Amino acid sequence: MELQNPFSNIIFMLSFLILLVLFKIVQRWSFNNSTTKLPPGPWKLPLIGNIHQISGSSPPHHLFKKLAEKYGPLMHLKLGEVPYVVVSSPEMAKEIMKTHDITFCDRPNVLLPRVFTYNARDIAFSTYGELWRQLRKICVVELLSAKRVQSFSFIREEEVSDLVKSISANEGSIVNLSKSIFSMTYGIVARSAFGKKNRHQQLFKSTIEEALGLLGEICIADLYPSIKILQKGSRVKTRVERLQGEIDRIFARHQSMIIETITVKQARMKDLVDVLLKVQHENVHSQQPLTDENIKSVIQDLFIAGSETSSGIVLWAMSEMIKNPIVMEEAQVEVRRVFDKKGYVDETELQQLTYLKCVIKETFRLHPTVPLLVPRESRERCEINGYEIPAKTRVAVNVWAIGRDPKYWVEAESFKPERFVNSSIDFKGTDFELIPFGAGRRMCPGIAFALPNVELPLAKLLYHFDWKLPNGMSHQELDMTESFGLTVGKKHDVCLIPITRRP
Ligand code: HEM
Repeated sequence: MELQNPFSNIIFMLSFLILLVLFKIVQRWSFNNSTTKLPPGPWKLPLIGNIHQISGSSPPHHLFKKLAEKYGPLMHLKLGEVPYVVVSSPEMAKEIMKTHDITFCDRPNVLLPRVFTYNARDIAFSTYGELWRQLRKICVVELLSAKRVQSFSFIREEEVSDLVKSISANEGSIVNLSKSIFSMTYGIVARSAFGKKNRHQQLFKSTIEEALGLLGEICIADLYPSIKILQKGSRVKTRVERLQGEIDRIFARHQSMIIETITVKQARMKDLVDVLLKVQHENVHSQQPLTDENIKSVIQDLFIAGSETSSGIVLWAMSEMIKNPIVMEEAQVEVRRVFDKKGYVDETELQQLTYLKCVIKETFRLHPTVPLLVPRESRERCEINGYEIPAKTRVAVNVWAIGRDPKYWVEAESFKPERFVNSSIDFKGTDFELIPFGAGRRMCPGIAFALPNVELPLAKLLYHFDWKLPNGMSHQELDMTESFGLTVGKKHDVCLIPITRRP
């Protein structure tokens, strides 16, 4: 009988294990190369994926644009554990937001917005489903309809006139337009939401401002969702929770005032909170009654989505006009021609300001205030251009890059409002080369509310004043650096000297 080498069993076992591991590697490799063909993208490092390529001093939409120039308009990235697709052409944007809109109409479950919106009980961050459908319908039909927006015109006119008065009072000296424009836009949203000015509004404003800063931060917990401890231990989360507590207290005080008013006056509709309370009252027996959390988070959405976005566009438009004095002059000539007979600017004739509308479109093209749109997430596996996009992939649409692509725009980096004269391109979500409000099911429902908040202040600023840069600065020297957060504005405040031309 032959004696067996005691190591032969071990050698056999080891060889078997090595073969098994090799087989698994080959199997995975061939699987990746046959059925799973992800869109191209830069090399990924273990654990961090592509984080190192997008962390730097430039804002993410700039870095994504550079990478897309190398890897194409449908680019795959991995940030930590999370798969991302970055879209950088009108054709690919159309695939995502039109052809496959139903697949990409979810929002990812991200930590800070979730905490701030009572576990995504709002419109902007809620997942696609019954709650979102109900809130979106209320928003479109009740809160932001053309009729409702029209009913707030007196608020806009008062707030913008107050702005003009305060600028006139400082004629000849430096005015910080950034501060004044933000506070005016905020005033319009606040009065539309809560009715008359009240003492809680200032508190609400500073809370929302702080929240906007925090919500724009990249949260490490969102890049490693499987490591639950990161979610629990996040310091930013604790700060957002504190802010949410403050907002709760403000609403509690405000709501008791509203409920009193409703019972006393038999609910004559005035402001957006009233409208939501009325819908809540009427839907009390429906399958999905509106909760107090829904009301609070919808109002927060309107503040967050409606204040910095619109004021940002006014400031970018003013800055571009300062940099391009011929454009400024043409816009002023138009506004003064239309309103000189009346002697003041109001909303009734804004439609006639066709050149100003081109200035605004051009501003949206070069400076979309939400440059990557609000992130979306795929609900199921999907194939685009022969590439596979697995379920639960986050999608960023780089509207900023699309607006500056020389393939679609002549002299893409120059501010030329004339390009829109006699052009049918609009930002209503059907021309995918210009989509600052997004497109498809998740498109911004606030356009009708936003536009007069941009057009009226611009028209009044151009009608009443000429504008000079301070300290002998030339218009080429005006700084155009971007800030980056939830929305993209100007990093440095716009400070100008007004000279009254029409008192
Ligand atoms: C210049 C002004 C504005 C810009 C550039 C803007 C842009 C956007 C963008 C890019 C989105 C995401 C769209 C997508 O995912 O495809 C969005 C969503 C949204 N916006 Fe606006 N917005 C503006 C003003 C407003 C205003 C004034 C309101 C309301 C008062 C508003 C309310 C909303 C809401 C509720 C959503 C979430 C929609 C959903 O997820 O279904 N926005 N906005």
